[in-house]
Amino acid sequence: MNQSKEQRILNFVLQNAVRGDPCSVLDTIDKYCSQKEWAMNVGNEKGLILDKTVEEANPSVALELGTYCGYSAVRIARLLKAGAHLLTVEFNPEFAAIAKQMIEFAGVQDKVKLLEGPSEEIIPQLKKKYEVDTLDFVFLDHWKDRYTPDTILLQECNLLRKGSVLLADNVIVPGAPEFLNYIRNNPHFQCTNYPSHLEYMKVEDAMEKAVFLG
Ligand SMILES: Nc1ncnc2c1ncn2CCCCCNC(=O)c1cc(-c2ccc(F)cc2)cc(O)c1O
Ligand SMILES: [Mg+2]
Repeated sequence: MNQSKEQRILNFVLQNAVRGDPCSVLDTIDKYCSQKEWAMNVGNEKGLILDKTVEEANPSVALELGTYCGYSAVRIARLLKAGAHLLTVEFNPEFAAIAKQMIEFAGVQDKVKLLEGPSEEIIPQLKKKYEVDTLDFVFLDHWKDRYTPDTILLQECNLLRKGSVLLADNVIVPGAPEFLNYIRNNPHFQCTNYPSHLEYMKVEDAMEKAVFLG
């Protein structure tokens, strides 16, 4: 049975990156996906915006929606302080299996908890089942039409606190127009747009940061 693209990306990392070195894993994925096969990792240009936002938030508890191959989970986890952790949610079991191996190879498995399932099922379980009080940082990178309902669900589940930082990928391509309309017209959020480019392409994209005001 021929391999999936995601399996080929993982194999390239296992054969070319340095075990236990998150930066080497990120660089190797970016090399493969810019030179061999495009894939929907956040990439290095938007990745720098993600880095700065995570560093500024300095989260104790972070949530990622849409793990894919684990590129942004490794990217976020490498910046977390001692004792902090990332919960990352992946819907697709094949992607989750790849991401688990990617996260372990990078050596950040002690900071990352990979949860398999649809975001709308996992989010309501975060407090009781996963012992979350509130989330300091949320990276939205899953189905673009889930950004708004899941942001509403996070509020309904009392998972946001004054100062919680949301960062959304792909608000231009593939686009999340309904989310932008919702979040920019919501008085409980302070929004900032970060123009960039689609990963590995010369296509315009952007990220949107939204700080919850309580
Ligand atoms: N826990 C959960 N709950 C719900 N859905 C869940 C989930 N976990 C995963 N998914 C399912 C998300 C599937 C991947 C989402 N990301 C995307 O769809 C995505 C697409 C592009 C793209 C751009 C230009 C193109 F020409 C083609 C594709 C770029 C990106 O950076 C993207 O993040
Ligand atoms: Mg994305």
